[in-house]
Amino acid sequence: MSYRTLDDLGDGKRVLSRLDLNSPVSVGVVEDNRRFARHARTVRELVDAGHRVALLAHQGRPGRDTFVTLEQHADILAEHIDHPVEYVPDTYGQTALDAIEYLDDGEVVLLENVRMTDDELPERDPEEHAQSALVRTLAPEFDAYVGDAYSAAHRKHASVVGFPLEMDAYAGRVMADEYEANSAIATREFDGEVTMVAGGTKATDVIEVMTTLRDKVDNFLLGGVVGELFLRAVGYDVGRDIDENDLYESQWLANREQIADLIENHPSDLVYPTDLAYADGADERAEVTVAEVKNKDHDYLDVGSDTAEQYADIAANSEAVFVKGALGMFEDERFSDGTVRVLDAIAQGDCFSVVGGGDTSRAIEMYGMDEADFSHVSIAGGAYINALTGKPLPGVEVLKDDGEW
Ligand SMILES: Nc1ncnc2c1ncn2[C@@H]1O[C@H](COP(=O)(O)OP(=O)(O)OP(=O)(O)O)[C@@H](O)[C@H]1O
Ligand SMILES: O=C(O)[C@H](O)COP(=O)(O)O
Repeated sequence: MSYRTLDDLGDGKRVLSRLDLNSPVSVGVVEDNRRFARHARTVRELVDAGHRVALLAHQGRPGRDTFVTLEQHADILAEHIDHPVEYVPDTYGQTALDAIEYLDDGEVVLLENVRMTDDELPERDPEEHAQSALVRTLAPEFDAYVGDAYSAAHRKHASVVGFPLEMDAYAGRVMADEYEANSAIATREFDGEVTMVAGGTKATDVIEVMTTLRDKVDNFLLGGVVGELFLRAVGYDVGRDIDENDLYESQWLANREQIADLIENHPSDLVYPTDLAYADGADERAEVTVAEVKNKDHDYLDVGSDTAEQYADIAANSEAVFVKGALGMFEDERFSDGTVRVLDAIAQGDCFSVVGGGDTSRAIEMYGMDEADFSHVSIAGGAYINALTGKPLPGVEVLKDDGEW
C-alpha cells in the first residue's frame, strides 16, 4: 500500500491529529452524532498506544450560529472514548503550546476551533499552507500527523493539507475506511447490476453524480426532489415550488439540460416513481399515481408504496447499491416508507452498499436499522460527492506517499 495508517505509527509518540467533529448546533448546544463515535476509534487507538495526542477540528464557519468553541466537543468525545479529553481554548498560541508540552503518555487535548484562526480557511495549495503560522508553529511540536478528517478532505484548508508536507503523515481509521468505500464506485468493477438511489433535496449535486456515473450505474432509483424534477422533465405536473420553499424552480433551471441529456441518452437506466405520497386534508398520508398528480394541490413528500416495493426489489437484486439522498421526507414518519423500505432491503440483502449524506444516513438509526448491515455508512457530505464523481480530495492526496493509494 502506498499510504501509511495507524498500523505503521508505532507507539509513544507526540501526535497531532485532524478530526472532523463539525456537528449540528441548536441554540448553542452541540448535538452528539456519529462523527464523534467514528473518530473515537482513531483517538482510542492513539491513547491505547501511549501517544501524547493533540486534536485539531473545526465547527461551523465565521458568522454562522454554528460557529462555536470546541468545549462541548471535548466532553462528548471524552464520553465516546471513555477517557478524559481536555479542551484548550487556544489553537497555536502560548496556551496551546503549554498544554501540548505538558501532555503525558496517553493524554489527549482538543485545541480550539481551528477556523477561529485566520490561517485555516483560505483555500490554498498544501505548499502555501505549509508556510502558515499555524503549521510552522505546531509541526515542530509533534512526531507525526494523523489525517482523519475525510469529510473535510474536499477543502484545501491549512489543517487539512498543510501539515503532511512538514511531518510524517498517516491516515486515521475514518480516513482510510471512508476513502476505500466511497471510491469503490469509481474504482471497482462489479459483475452484477449497480444501483444508485438518487434522491434528497440537493438536486444539483445528485444530477452531477448521475451524469458522471451514467455509464457505471444500471438503475437510478429516482426520488425526493430529484425524482420530481425528472418527472417534470417527462411531462408530469410536479416539481414546482409551493409556498416559496425554493427546492424546485432554481434547481430545475440549473439542471434541466443535464436532466434532458440523461433522459435522451440513458432512458433505460432511469427508474421513475409510479406513485407519490402527500398529506391529505386530515393530515394523513395519502397516495396518488403519477398520472393523476396535480402539483398545485399538494407537496409530494415521499414515493408511493408501489414505487417503494419496486425500488426495494431492484435494490435487493443488485450487486452494489450506492445511496445519495433520501426518497422522501423520512424525518416525518408518514413519509418514511420509501426510504426505509429501500434501506431495509439493502440491509437484509448481501450486496455491497454505501449510504452517504449526513441527512440520509440518519434514517438508519432513526428507524432502528443496524449500520453493520451496510458495507459502509459515510459521515461525509461534500467529500462523498467528490468521491462518487471521481474528483480527487486534497486532504487525501497529501497523505499518499507516491501520489497513488
Ligand atoms: N420530496 C421531498 N421534499 C422535501 N424534502 C425531501 C423530499 N424528499 C427528501 N427530502 C429530504 O431530503 C433530505 C436528505 O437529502 P439531502 O439531499 O438533503 O441530504 P444528504 O444527501 O443526506 O446529505 P448532506 O446533508 O450531507 O449533504 C432529508 O432530510 C429529507 O427530508
Ligand atoms: O460538515 C462538513 O461537511 C465538513 O466539516 C465541511 O464543512 P464546511 O462545508 O463548512 O467546509
